Amino acid sequence: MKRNVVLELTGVERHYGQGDTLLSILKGADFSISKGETVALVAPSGTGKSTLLHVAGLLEHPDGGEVNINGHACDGLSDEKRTAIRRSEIGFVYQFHHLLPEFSALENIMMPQLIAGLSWKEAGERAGQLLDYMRIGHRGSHRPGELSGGEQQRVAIARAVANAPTLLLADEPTGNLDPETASYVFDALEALVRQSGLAALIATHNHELARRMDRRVTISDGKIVDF
Ligand SMILES: Nc1ncnc2c1ncn2[C@@H]1O[C@H](COP(=O)(O)OP(=O)(O)OP(=O)(O)O)[C@@H](O)[C@H]1O
Repeated sequence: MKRNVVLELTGVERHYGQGDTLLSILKGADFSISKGETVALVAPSGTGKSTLLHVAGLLEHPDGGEVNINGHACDGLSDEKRTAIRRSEIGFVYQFHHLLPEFSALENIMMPQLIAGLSWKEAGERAGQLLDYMRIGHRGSHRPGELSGGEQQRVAIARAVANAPTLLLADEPTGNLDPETASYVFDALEALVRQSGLAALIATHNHELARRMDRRVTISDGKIVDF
């Protein structure tokens, strides 16, 4: 494995259905991303962006090939070990924020850290720093329903990195926002990623945002290719 490689996919296959209805989405996909590298995943709807992110994020098993995260070959591992790697190494951001509506912004960001065993004080301090970094420190006590779409998404991004993961996987993180807010939220996401040295794989339909990443890849006939 190359030095500093955070995520490496080798010959990954993913199929849905069977027989006449078999749909091959990933057909021997190879991909790797190193520490500090940002990669945009730009591909037409239905080509397998979410599938790729789910397999890379250990949410789904590949039907063939290997997924390696920070030197761990993940496919033969128990579900418990996969969950442990997912919690410690991977942060997810989705198109919709999926924040817990009954908890404040601060508490939402604290949650993964509390699950990881940090004290209330430690989790609160880190969550507060992240809120400040995302320029919403004054909104910490507000519930998601009291925040704008852009603020909600900034909380979701802060939550994704709360446990200091090494890999950020984002599926259309600004897809639900108007262009101006999307640009603002993307600025915050990019600054956070670059400041923390994360490897980030970000699926987006927005070519302007994609151009700001170090590399751009697409999915073509079930394989991952740079463009
Ligand atoms: N669990 C499943 N069972 C059957 N087919 C599925 C399943 N999940 C995804 N698919 C199919 O696999 C293909 C790829 O889906 P995926 O969600 O990865 O695409 P995508 O590129 O992320 O699309 P979009 O940009 O519209 O979100 C689609 O044709 C989808 O219908």
